[in-house]
Amino acid sequence: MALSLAGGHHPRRAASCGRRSGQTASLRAKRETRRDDRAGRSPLALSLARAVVSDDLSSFYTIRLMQERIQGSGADRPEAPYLDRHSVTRSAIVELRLISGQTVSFMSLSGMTVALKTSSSSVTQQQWWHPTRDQCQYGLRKFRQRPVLLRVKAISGKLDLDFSDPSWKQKYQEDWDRRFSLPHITDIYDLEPRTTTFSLKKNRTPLGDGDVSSTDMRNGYVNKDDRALLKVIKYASPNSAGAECIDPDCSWVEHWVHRAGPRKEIYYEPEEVKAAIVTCGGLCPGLNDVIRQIVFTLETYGVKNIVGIPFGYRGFFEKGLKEMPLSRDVVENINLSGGSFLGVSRGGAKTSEIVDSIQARRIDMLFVIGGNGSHAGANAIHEECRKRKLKVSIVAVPKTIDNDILFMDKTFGFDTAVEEAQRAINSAYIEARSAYHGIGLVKLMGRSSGFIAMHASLSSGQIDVCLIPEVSFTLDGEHGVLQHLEHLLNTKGFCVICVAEGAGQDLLQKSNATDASGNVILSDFGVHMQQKIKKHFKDIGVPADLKYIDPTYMVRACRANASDAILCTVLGQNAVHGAFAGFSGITSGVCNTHYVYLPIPEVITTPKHVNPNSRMWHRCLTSTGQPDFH
Ligand SMILES: Nc1ncnc2c1ncn2[C@@H]1O[C@H](COP(=O)(O)OP(=O)(O)OP(=O)(O)O)[C@@H](O)[C@H]1O
Ligand SMILES: O=P(O)(O)OC[C@H]1O[C@](O)(CO)[C@@H](O)[C@@H]1O
Ligand SMILES: [Mg+2]
Repeated sequence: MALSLAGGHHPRRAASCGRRSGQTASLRAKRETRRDDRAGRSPLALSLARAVVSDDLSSFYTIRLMQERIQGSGADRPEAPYLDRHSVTRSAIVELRLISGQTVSFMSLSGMTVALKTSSSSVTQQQWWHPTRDQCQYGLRKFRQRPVLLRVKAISGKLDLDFSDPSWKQKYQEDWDRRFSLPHITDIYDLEPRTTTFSLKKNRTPLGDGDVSSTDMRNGYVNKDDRALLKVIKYASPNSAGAECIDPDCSWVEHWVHRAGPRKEIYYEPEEVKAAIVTCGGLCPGLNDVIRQIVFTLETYGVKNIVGIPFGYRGFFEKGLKEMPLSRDVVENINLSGGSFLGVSRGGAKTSEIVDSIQARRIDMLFVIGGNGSHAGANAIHEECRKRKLKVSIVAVPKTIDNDILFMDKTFGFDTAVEEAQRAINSAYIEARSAYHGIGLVKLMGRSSGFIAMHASLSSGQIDVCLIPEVSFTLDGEHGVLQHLEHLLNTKGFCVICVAEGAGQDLLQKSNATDASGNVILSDFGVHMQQKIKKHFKDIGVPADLKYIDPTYMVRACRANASDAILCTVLGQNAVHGAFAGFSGITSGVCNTHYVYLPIPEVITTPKHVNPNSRMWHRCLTSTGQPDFH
């Protein structure tokens, strides 16, 4: 159901925008400076813009453009009222075809400018043009015409690096910094920050008046320029285990990302904020811990209006689903049980309806706790809010027992899932060991990534064969898994196998069915394996006592363990700090042991997979002693 729009900004938000009028003089001064900047714009930016032009069109966006006619040039020039460096998300360059047939390419550069390249029948020579952010946002009103809808083709933002160019590293670094810069509400609003209301002072013995630096230390503020290093290994050769090299020499290139935590300056008035929390996708241990910490932290800032959206994105538009008021009292004990206090759901996400609902409910901050799909949804909501120029921060917290989110050391719930999974493995082991020719078979979750299976195999130490989606294998034949099981029964008398649900899909019939969110419904490899093992040993006339255990839902419905509870606490708190710092379209994670913020598009380009050349997979093979099944 589409909720009616309140029309533009709601009164409270309008009031905060109204601060802009008080800043007219400073704004005008800023605009003047930008105009000067434009006149003498950097040749580096220009050449970078040209260098990354490519024909590799990959995905589509629809963007509304305003056209304007620049006096004196005689050419139709496009103008994008809400475009900024983050509107084009992952794409470095976007090509637009205007209805008139004019072709426009624009590219987001580090900094605020968007480079536009125009060509049309009336302009024979292509030109790069760097409008200021204000022009991108507001346009030259005098010339503004009716908006036109355009199909936009996004071109892959991957840099085509020439390693013989001495400045390739600098270009790579600049591109990295651009990709990992965080969208901020000041990209679309000219707002001045205020001093934060986040203070832990009340909980501590004061160290003495006037000692500002020690007060800051006690509150743990993070400087906006703090960064964490994402990668710490310098691979000497591309043949090193798990090597991720950029150039053939495996040169050292630094990958910095934004450090998470409370800032001294914030962009929202806590008293005026309405914050909402939503949990989407499948269950995961720790969901309640994250909800609880978000509520606690919001209250520490002074937010009084906090609500939970029931049953995932569905709660935004499904009739009869009412938002749930949240407070410290309400969420105090929710971490004591698994599941989601708010409920979860798959499917049904219609971005524009969700944003209609956000507007109608006057939500200023939305915290989305979910996996890859929920993050894609959160980013779409963030972009739609920008198009509508809403001052709303959308901050995600990655949730998946599969641990398949890029860059993250681990996602919350994964550790607990592994711990629970190894309990199931232990039962399978005891059953198998206690039976004559016992075979234990355990199926674990992991749609496209085998992290749970690999880690549970490693932690239990009881697995003889671990099968994951990332590593292909054969079941039949001389080098197949079944032959190896025969060998294990002959030599040690029993065996235990662990399979990830996404393993061996190439050996099964594809169903083409999808769930409500569009995720492919996998064929059941656990059951297939069970049948194959039974048939094999029956056919060869060897007795085998197979016990099949499928603990998949037990593993994810439980309460978070100690390690995950701490991770949830930090991620939940950092999500709130990120929103108050004015970021939107970001996610909160732990990378290389440090807590960081990352722009959502970067973490969802693909699911993270087990690298078969990684040391961890090699350790798993060493532990199980399994051969290659080829
Ligand atoms: N590309 C997308 N754009 C917008 N919304 C999406 C997209 N993909 C999924 N969603 C929405 O996000 C929500 C959660 O997606 P999904 O069911 O895939 O779970 P998830 O967040 O990936 O978690 P899990 O790890 O449990 O699969 C659903 O409501 C779905 O409709
Ligand atoms: O049965 P559901 O709720 O669709 O969830 C199953 C999926 O959820 C996951 O646990 C991810 O959250 C996958 O491993 C699994 O395929
Ligand atoms: Mg998903």
